[in-house]
Amino acid sequence: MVDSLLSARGLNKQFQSGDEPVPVLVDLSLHLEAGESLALTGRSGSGKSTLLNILCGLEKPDAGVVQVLGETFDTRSTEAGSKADARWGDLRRQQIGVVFQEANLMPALSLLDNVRFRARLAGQSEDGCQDWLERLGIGELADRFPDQVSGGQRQRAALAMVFAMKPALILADEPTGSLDRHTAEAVIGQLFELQTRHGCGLILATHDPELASRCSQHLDLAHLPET
Ligand SMILES: Nc1ncnc2c1ncn2[C@@H]1O[C@H](COP(=O)(O)OP(=O)(O)OP(=O)(O)O)[C@@H](O)[C@H]1O
Repeated sequence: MVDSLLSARGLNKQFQSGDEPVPVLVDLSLHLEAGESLALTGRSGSGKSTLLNILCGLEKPDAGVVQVLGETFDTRSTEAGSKADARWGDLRRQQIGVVFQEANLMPALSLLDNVRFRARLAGQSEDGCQDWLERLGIGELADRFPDQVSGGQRQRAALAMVFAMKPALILADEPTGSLDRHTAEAVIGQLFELQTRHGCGLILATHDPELASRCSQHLDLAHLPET
């Protein structure tokens, strides 16, 4: 049997606010095949970032199972946490490209070297790295360091890093949040083009209904209790 790209079942997550438990995800399940895209929507605080963090191993659910790219992570497993962390680390290095609201660039490297570093880490060629920066409209900033460019330019560099690693799955948390409408449309165009061309999976957290409508699936977290 061929595994699906990503499957999550029965995810539960709550945080504490003082003595009060704050439920964020309640018995949540989702399924994504290669080549599919999923829009995650819901009001601010509904759990979109928490879910993305769980789907790439940066946050642990209180209960539930995540199966991704042939690996299974089950909260009922007796596997040592450090082993599971190592498996998640390998997936994020090689196969899961993550774009967060805060671009996670290395401050001591130029934008181009950040993209090259990411490509190398994923075992990909560095040849197309400058090209990715060009396609995202920041080619002329390749030699600048992250603190010498704007937040939106950093966000585009973070996308270039993900494109250069040619991941099987992209998780993007409001990837155009700091961009003007025109630039955002160009960047989203690149994201969907890459997703179609490489047949990778894409999960996109967004507040933009138009953007959500372009995805093949839609999961709205708005029904969860107000926190
Ligand atoms: N480490 C944490 N400790 C306690 N509460 C947390 C923690 N991380 C998130 N939360 C809470 O969990 C809820 C979900 O947060 P999350 O960031 O997932 O929402 P979101 O839907 O991504 O919001 P936004 O659209 O504003 O980015 C919020 O109420 C938030 O305050």
